[in-house]
Amino acid sequence: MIRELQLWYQHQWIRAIDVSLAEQLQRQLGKGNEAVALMAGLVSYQLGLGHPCLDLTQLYRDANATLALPPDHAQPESLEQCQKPAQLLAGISGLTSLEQCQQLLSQSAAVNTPNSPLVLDGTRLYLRRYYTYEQRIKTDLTQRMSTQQNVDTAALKQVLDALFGTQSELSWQRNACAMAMRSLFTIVTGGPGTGKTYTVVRLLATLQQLREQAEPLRIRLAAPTGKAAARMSESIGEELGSLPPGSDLSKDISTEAVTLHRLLGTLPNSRGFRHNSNNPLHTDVLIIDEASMVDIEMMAAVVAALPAHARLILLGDKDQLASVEAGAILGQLCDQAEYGHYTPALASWLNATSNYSIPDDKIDSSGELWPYLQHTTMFHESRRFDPNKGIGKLAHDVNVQDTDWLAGWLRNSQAIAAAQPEFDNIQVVQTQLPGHASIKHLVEAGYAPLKALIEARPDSDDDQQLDKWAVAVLNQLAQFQLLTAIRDGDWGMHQFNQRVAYWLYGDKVTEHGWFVGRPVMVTHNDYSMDLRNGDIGMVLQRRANDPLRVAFQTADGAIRWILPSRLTQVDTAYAMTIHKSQGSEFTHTVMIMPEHDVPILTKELLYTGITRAKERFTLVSAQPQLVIKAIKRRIQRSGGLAHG
Ligand SMILES: Nc1ncnc2c1ncn2[C@@H]1O[C@H](COP(=O)(O)OP(=O)(O)OP(=O)(O)O)[C@@H](O)[C@H]1O
Repeated sequence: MIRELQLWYQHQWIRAIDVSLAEQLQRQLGKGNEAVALMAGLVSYQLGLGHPCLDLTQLYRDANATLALPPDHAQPESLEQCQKPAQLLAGISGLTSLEQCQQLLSQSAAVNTPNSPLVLDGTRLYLRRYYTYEQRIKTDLTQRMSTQQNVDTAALKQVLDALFGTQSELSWQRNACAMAMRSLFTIVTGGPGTGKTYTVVRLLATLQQLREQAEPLRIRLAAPTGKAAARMSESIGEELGSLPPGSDLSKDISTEAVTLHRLLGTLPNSRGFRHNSNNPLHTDVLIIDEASMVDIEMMAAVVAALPAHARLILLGDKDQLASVEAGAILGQLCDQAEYGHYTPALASWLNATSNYSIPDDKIDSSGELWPYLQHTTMFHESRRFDPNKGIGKLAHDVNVQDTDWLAGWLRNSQAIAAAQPEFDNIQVVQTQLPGHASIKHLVEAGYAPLKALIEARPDSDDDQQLDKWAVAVLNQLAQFQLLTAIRDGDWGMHQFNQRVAYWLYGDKVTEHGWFVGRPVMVTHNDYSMDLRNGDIGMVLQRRANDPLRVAFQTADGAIRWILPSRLTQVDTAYAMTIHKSQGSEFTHTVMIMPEHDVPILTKELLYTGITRAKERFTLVSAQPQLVIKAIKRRIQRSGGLAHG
């Protein structure tokens, strides 16, 4: 059966590391243990798909779907030569049913023995390292949730009245602030523009005002990527201006956000961090934005490094794609956030801190409430997008998988926009050819202001002026962005990047790939250059005859000019994958669908792509109706955080 894994690997169905893990375990355990070794290979393979464990219940319900095998890129000959997972399991004694499999695993020396490589928890099979991460997160969050804080409700009400007003309508934003005072763990989730930043600034102001110590609380802001950290700094900075005038509430709230890697302090050649349980962070409050992108390993490192007395507040959109690495932490923790039910005790406490009463239909006295719910607030109402107009309507319908209006829009977006101006900022471009003139025109028009700005280089020796120009170019770059669902193939990121470079710069696109006007995205953390995976730069020439350099903007707004030869791992960034676009927003976002339906097209992927658009959204597709199929497909992520 290990031979079957090797065959899967030869046909690129699974990764080399999955096979070697199985082989290694088989060597260790000796003959007769192939079935356990095979399961270890499958757990490793699942990790590569982003699942921290292999859910055996799901596996035995539908093995092929659970493992997403054969993969969508499977060659026809591989389909003839390889067994599908369901066939494979059915043919191995000890693995033909869930019960048999559980029994086999529970009797193995490789499972649930001290330091064994595998851990079986109920019907979830883990590699020990990931089980340890998950347990660390669960234990830590449970501890923080149960650490009740002393709060003077009358004083809290007064502070919240000053921040939110004294009106008697229910405010989920106010509830979120109040709830965050009660314990050391809080989640605020909601789509774009639902007021997460607005709320968190008020939450911080409340914490500072009600603190017991004389010194201001030490607050740290962090996000998974440099881009997201820069946006967090910017939006918190802007939102501070909306605090009640005349107050000095903003003075103790820092706007400096850093990446989680920087917060914890990366160590060369190590998975560990400078800050850990032996050297905790010096902070009283940690806010993590874009928490949907945090993977299980990073979250385990964060909770280990966070002192026991500190508050952890997660912000993010639970409906977005999860991290590429294993995890889906926010998605799991927010499993039931839609319902927003409170225990009677929490409801009456919230009533005491406000001028309204929590409605009865939000109170649940069953005693079986999901623990995280009492620490989670979900915002449904976007302040930026009207759910009945343009981008807001599209994002909403995709998210709730409602295809009624969508099907008509996909067929004829132009007629809808002509009849209803509220839909003229969203459009569909349908074409069978990825190089069609309609796409070329869209791209040329979208990038025309950027091209013009690059050509308008100041004729100056003044470095400051050149830096200002580079800032303007990088800002302009965020005005228009192509997003693809896939990396390879005619409709994938790489081919679009080549096509766009040629459309915009023709023969100037040199063979070695570096030319003025080429945007690049860093694809791996490069600590020696202080660049992070996802950082975006632009190739520019500061003066005639100067060598080309890539301009990157640092979190504090300064420009760094880096020689292309120092950048080893970058992709052109006219087009980027939707996965890579998480945490960024673009004024006009163009989402390019693959020609045919592929399993990667899911509701979460399309929702993430659409919600990157700030003002205008264009869908480019050979078959727009694929969207209907895609949004019926949801990402299933396994994991034990949602289980007791
Ligand atoms: N209760 C409110 N009253 C007035 N304005 C509000 C309120 N809540 C939010 N806003 C405004 O709505 C806009 C969007 O809010 P905010 O930026 O906080 O949303 P967000 O959820 O953080 O969005 P994103 O996820 O895109 O960062 C901001 O201009 C904010 O000032």
